[in-house]
Amino acid sequence: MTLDPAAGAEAALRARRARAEVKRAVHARERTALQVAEAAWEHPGSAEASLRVTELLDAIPGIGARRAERTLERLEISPRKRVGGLGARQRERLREWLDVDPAPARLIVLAGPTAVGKGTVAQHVREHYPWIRHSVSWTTRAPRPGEIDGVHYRFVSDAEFDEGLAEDAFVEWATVHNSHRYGTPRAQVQEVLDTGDSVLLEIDLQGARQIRDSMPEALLVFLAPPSWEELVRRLVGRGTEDEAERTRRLATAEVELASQDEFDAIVVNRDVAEAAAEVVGLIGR
Ligand SMILES: Nc1ncnc2c1ncn2[C@@H]1O[C@H](COP(=O)(O)OP(=O)(O)OP(=O)(O)O)[C@@H](O)[C@H]1O
Ligand SMILES: Nc1nc2c(ncn2[C@@H]2O[C@H](COP(=O)(O)O)[C@@H](O)[C@H]2O)c(=O)[nH]1
Repeated sequence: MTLDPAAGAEAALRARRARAEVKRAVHARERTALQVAEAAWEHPGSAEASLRVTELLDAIPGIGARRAERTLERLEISPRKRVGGLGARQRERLREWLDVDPAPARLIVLAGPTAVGKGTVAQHVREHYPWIRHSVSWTTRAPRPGEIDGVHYRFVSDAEFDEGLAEDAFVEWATVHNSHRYGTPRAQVQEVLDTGDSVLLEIDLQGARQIRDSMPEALLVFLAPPSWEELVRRLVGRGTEDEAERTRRLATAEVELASQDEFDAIVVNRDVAEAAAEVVGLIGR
């Protein structure tokens, strides 16, 4: 067999150009990364198959190199692997991830009346959609039994909260239910968005409005109860507030329920897993 170096170089150039075209099409949203991966697995000799997985993920708009790197780690796929060279289990994991997750990083606001289940749904998202990050708010209220400082909230004194305000440390903050102050730390949210990950904020209506004004690209989701009676049942059933506090919270809830139209989407929390899947499904659509 005679080797023709010129022909070899030309073939390599053609292959490089074909790969660049695939990446361009993904970046321009003309093709989804999932379509490219499926084509790679169907046509082993194609440009799609010879693309490295890192190149495929990097081409997804808004994904960011660090998120791509972390995703491959989580999927247990070496960044050097070519898409066509993945094993069956790796293909399955990548297919599943590409099917739900290649959306660009977004700030997602989950708001809604007291006891509708924001915390419960957010916790479900934490456990089942680990690529979505969460911010830890500051609050001046006291911890409930079982709540851990730095995990559920950063529990601070009034003086510490005032210091945060003086330093412009919050992307939004509010006095909620006319009692305690709560705020979302700006640095934490920015840090997550810079890495290319989406971040979910579970905040009240006043905070959601501030985010809408300062970050119009955020996705505002209103979590609604199936009925008023069910909301009251959940609040009473949770058993963490006394009668006076429940009355205060239900008064705020009436105002919050009237604000639903200000949101990009309304998700009714009948079932926690379904509501969480619906929230996650809204990202990037
Ligand atoms: N889909 C659901 N069906 C039945 N109960 C639910 C559902 N979602 C949440 N709950 C229950 O409702 C109660 C209130 O939920 P949760 O504390 O998550 O509400 P919240 O919106 O975060 O409240 P708050 O704003 O007052 O902090 C909890 O006891 C929780 O277990
Ligand atoms: N505006 C903000 N609201 C927040 C923040 N963190 C939590 N919250 C909301 O406060 C109420 C009460 O919470 P609870 O834990 O005391 O029951 C609830 O509606 C939360 O969503 C925040 O950083 N900013």
